Formats: sequence, structure tokens, C-alpha cells
Amino acid sequence: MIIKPIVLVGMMGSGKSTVGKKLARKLNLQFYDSDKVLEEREGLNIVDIHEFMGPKYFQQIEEETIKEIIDYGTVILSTGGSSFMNENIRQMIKEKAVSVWLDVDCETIYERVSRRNTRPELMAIGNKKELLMKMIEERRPIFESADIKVESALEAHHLVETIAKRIEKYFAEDGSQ
Ligand SMILES: Nc1ncnc2c1ncn2[C@@H]1O[C@H](COP(=O)(O)OP(=O)(O)OP(=O)(O)O)[C@@H](O)[C@H]1O
Ligand SMILES: O=C(O)C1=C[C@@H](O)[C@@H](O)[C@H](O)C1
Ligand SMILES: [Mg+2]
Repeated sequence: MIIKPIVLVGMMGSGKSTVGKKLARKLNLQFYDSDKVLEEREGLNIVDIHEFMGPKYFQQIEEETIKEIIDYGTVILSTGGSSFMNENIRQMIKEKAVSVWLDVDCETIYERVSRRNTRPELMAIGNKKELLMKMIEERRPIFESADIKVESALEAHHLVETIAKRIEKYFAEDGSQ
């Protein structure tokens, strides 16, 4: 039985939003995507929130919003790519939720994110692949602390099945602690 919120973490393009939505449908739980909630509340997309309000403001409202959603209880929450890097958010997730890290290789991420232009962190001039590799290198050790790691660039439907099984196992073994 799922007794805590399930929080998907991982790099931009790892599939948190795509997989989270499908996972929520499979588990019959409410789905939230913190980036989407912020865009709706601010009436601006992620790039414009950063441009007009600044990255500090983004981090502040992201922290407040994730706290609010986690307090809803057993929901599926897909976070932003940098949410888990915020120590306050990470601590909150550790205390109240189960984190699932979608660990996807750099090539796959690059291929996915280069198809869109919706993330301010990748809009800087320069080599996007190098930028991504550096970001992955910095963030990996932090993502490693997630409760569940799913190593995969599997097709989304299979990924959902795998994650659902891992969550079930997690709660059966030590999730009630
Ligand atoms: N398992 C998958 N197989 C193939 N393509 C996928 C898979 N998961 C996601 N994608 C595709 O990769 C792109 C990025 O996925 P998504 O937006 O879900 O990532 P994200 O982790 O939420 O990224 P961000 O942190 O930037 O919000 C989308 O175009 C999506 O369709
Ligand atoms: O990886 C990142 O640094 C980010 C990813 C997005 O989901 C957004 O939350 C924001 O653009 C930050
Ligand atoms: Mg997303």
C-alpha cells in the first residue's frame, strides 16, 4: 500500500513529467508537476519566470509549491530538474515522501532536450552537450541519495511498470518506517 507521496526526481529530459502522469494513472493517484503548477500560478512559462522574476524567485516559489503538494498526502509529484538540488526540498522529500530517480544517460537526455527550447538553463550560448554533461556530473551524487533508482531509457510504458513494482517492493520492505 502506498502511504506517502511519490516524488520523481532527475535531470531535465529524464522523463519525470511524461512518466509521472502515466504512473499516476496506473496507480489511480492525483498527479502534480511542479513546473506546470508554477507556470499556471504565475501565468508565465518557466523561461519567462526566470527572465522576469529571476532564478531566486523561481527557487523560492518552487520550494513553497513542492511543500504544499507533498502535504496533500499520497500523490505523484514530478519535480523540476533542479528541485532535488535544493537542500530544503531534499530534506522535505526525505522526511515525508519516497523519491524515485530517473537515471538516464547524457546522450538520451541531449537528444530529448535539444528538440525543445523550454529550459532557461540550456539557453546560454555555447556547447549544449558540454553544459549538460557538466550538469549531470554535478547533480549525479545528489540524485544518488534518492530512495529508488530506476536506471533506464526504457519506453515510458515499461518504465511505469518497473517503477510501480519498485514502489510496491519499497513499501513492503521498509516504507512503513
Ligand atoms: N521513456 C521515454 N522514452 C522516450 N521518450 C521519452 C521518455 N520519457 C520522456 N520522453 C520524451 O522526452 C522529452 C522530455 O520528457 P519530460 O518532459 O517528461 O522530461 P522531464 O524530466 O519532465 O524534464 P524537465 O525537468 O525539463 O521538466 C519529452 O519529449 C518526452 O516525450
Ligand atoms: O534542470 C534544471 O535546472 C531545471 C529544469 C526544469 O524542470 C525547471 O524546473 C527549471 O528550468 C530548472
Ligand atoms: Mg518536467
